[in-house]
Amino acid sequence: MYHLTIHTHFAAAHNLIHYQGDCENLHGHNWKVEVRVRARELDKAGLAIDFKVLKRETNRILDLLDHKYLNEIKPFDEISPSSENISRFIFEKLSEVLNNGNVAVECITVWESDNACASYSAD
Ligand SMILES: Nc1nc2c(c(=O)[nH]1)N=C([C@H](O)[C@H](O)COP(=O)(O)OP(=O)(O)OP(=O)(O)O)CN2
Ligand SMILES: [Zn+2]
Repeated sequence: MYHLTIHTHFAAAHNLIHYQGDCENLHGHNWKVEVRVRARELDKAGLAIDFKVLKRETNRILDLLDHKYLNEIKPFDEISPSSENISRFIFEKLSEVLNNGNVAVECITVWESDNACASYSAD
């Protein structure tokens, strides 16, 4: 099995809901996003999936979040825009466009700061 990883980022504002503390107030982060995919086979060029495609499709999803107030965007108008929920959102959106008989999104990790992250994977 091959494993590929890319890093990208987005900036946004949010406030946690059903949370007591500073983070229930409006604030922002520069989230770092790690995308990990797996593939069984390589194409003739020796690629599992072109990093360019991986970055392009990830950034299309992050464009939905970038420079937005997350609490106003579905599904974060109903569920708290925590790093956990953001990682799942990206995982599900990216899986819809990338997963095929060969390639599958394995894990999305979202870093809220240099020392705190949350990940979502299928199992
Ligand atoms: N499990 C989670 N815990 C917290 C999340 C989260 O998404 N998942 N998010 C927050 C807030 O978004 C908050 O902005 C982060 O708070 P904190 O960790 O306190 O960040 P600081 O940069 O202020 O960290 P310091 O170590 O206090 O400098 C909170 N928890
Ligand atoms: Zn926050």
